[in-house]
Amino acid sequence: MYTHPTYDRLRTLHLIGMLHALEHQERHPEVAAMPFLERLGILLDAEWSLRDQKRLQSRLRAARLKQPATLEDLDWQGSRRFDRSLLQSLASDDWIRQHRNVLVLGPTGVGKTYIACALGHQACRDGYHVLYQRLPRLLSDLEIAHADGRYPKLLQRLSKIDLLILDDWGLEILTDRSRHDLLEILDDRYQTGSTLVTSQLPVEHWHDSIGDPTLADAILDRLIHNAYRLTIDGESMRKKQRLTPTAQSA
Ligand SMILES: Nc1ncnc2c1ncn2[C@@H]1O[C@H](COP(=O)(O)OP(=O)(O)OP(=O)(O)O)[C@@H](O)[C@H]1O
Repeated sequence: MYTHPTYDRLRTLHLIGMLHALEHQERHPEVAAMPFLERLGILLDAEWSLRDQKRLQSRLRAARLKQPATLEDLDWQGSRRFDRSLLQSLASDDWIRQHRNVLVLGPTGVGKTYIACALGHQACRDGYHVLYQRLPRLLSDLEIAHADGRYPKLLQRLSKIDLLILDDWGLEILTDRSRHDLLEILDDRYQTGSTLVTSQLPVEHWHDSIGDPTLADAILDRLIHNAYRLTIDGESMRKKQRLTPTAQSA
C-alpha cells in the first residue's frame, strides 16, 4: 500500500477510482513518460467509471428485479414467437423518454417476467429509476399503507419511478379500493413515467376483469393507448427447463 500524503488525500476525499488508477500507474514506470494531462485523464476516467458502476448497482438494488435477466442473455431460440424487431427497438430508451408504456402478453412460462426484467435492467443501465412489483403484492402493500398512514408517501414514491414494472396483471379479482389505487398510480404516471405490464390475460378481457366499467375506462385509457404490445406465443420455458439434463440434476 502506498503511503504518500497524496494517497491519503485521495482516500479521505473518497476518490477511490483515482487512487487505484494512481497505484496502477506507479507500478508501471513506463506511464511516467506519458504527458501529464494524459495521465490525469486516465485517473479521472477511472474515478468516473467506478462511480458510474456504483450508481448502476444502487439503481439495480432499488429496482428489485425478480430475475437477473439481461437482453444479452436472452435465449432467442426455441419455439417461442414474438416480434423480435419490436423487442430490439425497446432496447433503446426512446419509449421511456417519451413516457410510453409496454404490455408484455402471453401464456404462463413464456418469459414475460424475464423480458420485463431484462428491459428493467437495460433501463437501469441507461440511468433510469426502475421498480419491479407483482401487481397483487403492490395492491396488498397499498392496502396496508392505507391502514398505517404510509399511503401518500408510497404513492409519491411510485410517481417518481421512471419505469414501473407491474407483473402478473389480471391474476386476481380487484377490490373497489384496489381499483381506485390503480387509477391513482396510473394517473400520477400518465405522461410523466413509463409503466410496463405483464399479463397472461388478453387485453380484450382487461376491461371486464377490472370489474367496474367507469373505473376500467379511466384505468385503461391511461395505460393502453400509448402502449407497445409485445405478444409472446409458444411453450412454457419452465417445461423446457424441466426437460433439460441440468434442470433434472439440480
Ligand atoms: N428469454 C429467456 N432466456 C432465458 N431464460 C428465460 C427466458 N425467458 C424465460 N426464461 C426462464 O423461463 C422461466 C419462466 O419464465 P418467466 O417467469 O419469465 O415466465 P412468465 O411468462 O412470466 O410466466 P408466468 O406468466 O407464469 O409468470 C424462468 O425460469 C425464466 O428464467
